[in-house]
Amino acid sequence: MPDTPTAPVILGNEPGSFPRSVLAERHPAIIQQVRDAFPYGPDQHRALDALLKNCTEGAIEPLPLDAPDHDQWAAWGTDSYAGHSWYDVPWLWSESYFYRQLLGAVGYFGPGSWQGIDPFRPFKRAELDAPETDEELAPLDALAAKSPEDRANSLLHGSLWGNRADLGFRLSAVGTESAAQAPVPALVADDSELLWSLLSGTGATLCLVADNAGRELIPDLLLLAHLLDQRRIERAVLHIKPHPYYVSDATTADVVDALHRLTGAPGAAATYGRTLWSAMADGRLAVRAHPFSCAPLPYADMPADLRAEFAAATLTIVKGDLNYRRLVGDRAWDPTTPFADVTAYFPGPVAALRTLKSDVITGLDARTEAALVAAEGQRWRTGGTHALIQVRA
Ligand SMILES: O=P(O)(O)OC[C@H]1O[C@](O)(CO)[C@@H](O)[C@@H]1O
Repeated sequence: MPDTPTAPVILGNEPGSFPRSVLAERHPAIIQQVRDAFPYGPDQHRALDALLKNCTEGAIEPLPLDAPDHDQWAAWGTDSYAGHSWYDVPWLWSESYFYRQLLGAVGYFGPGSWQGIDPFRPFKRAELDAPETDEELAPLDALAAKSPEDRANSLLHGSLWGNRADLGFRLSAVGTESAAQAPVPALVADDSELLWSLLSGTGATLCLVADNAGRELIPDLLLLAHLLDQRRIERAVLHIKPHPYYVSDATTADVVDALHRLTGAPGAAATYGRTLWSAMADGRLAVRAHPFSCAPLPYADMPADLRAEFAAATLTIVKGDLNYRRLVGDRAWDPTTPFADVTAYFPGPVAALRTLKSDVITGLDARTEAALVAAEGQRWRTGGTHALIQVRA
């Protein structure tokens, strides 16, 4: 980004800031929710007590030497940050490490009988099984009568707004302002025409870097099903997380749950589900769980194999707030910094579909920013009531 002045990396230590509240309030609330959701034994309760104390008052500790990802995390930053307060290191890093430590506390990485048990699964399942999910699937029947373009646009917006509230957001009751109360513009940037133009050729491969499971993953999958069915893309690669992360982030198990939910639903939803099921079987839809998907680092630092995958794609769609922070760098950018400049390093065309749930923002025009500030002060940045579709071709 030669011509783009850089901006300070966001830390968690500014009093009264949103990042600080996530570290000081949201993380303890998440520990409590997880503790209440499982009949954990004394070892796990002790480990959760220790994590609670450490992440709010203590200093960062490296992973145990025998942890399977000890070396990985040493390279990702524990070597540099051990001994520092959680608040004084990049917020992206400390948040990510919190989830790693939470999994460690409940025995996710084993050995032992809790190995591989997703501590967020009850919340994800409850969302997937909720009647609201059926309500969101029902309009697919009426959508069948629309043109393929109208369907594509509706499903794109379904995927975008599916990101409205991740479970971490809801569990800690921050940002509960409803979208209906949002002042205009709800969509602060809309490059959807450019996005569709990138998928107008033949033989396209679309990478979709997923975010949350449940009511976000379902519309992501519906979008992929439609694009595959219409031959708007030949192949889709769905990037999910190799292990549970940020409460509701999608893993392979969540993809399987979502596909069961779709194929078992009434009406058109089941047809989408079957399209996806057979696309998985013949390789037109692949699922990838790259370790870097759970890295505490910006995508600018991605490893060569992942870079090559994105370089080979016709378009990569990056979903959600956290992925946006990683895509543009978790920095206090001037909101009018061009999106194309901060994503210039990305190895191929890239689109961000995100509802706004943290301070980072780029690519706004000055008028939009001024209108948002006039209406809401700075609340529009974190309330989850605004969204964007930004594309760099
Ligand atoms: O699920 P999403 O859209 O990535 O949102 C997660 C976001 O929630 C937070 O945990 C708090 O807003 C952010 O750190 C993160 O960016």
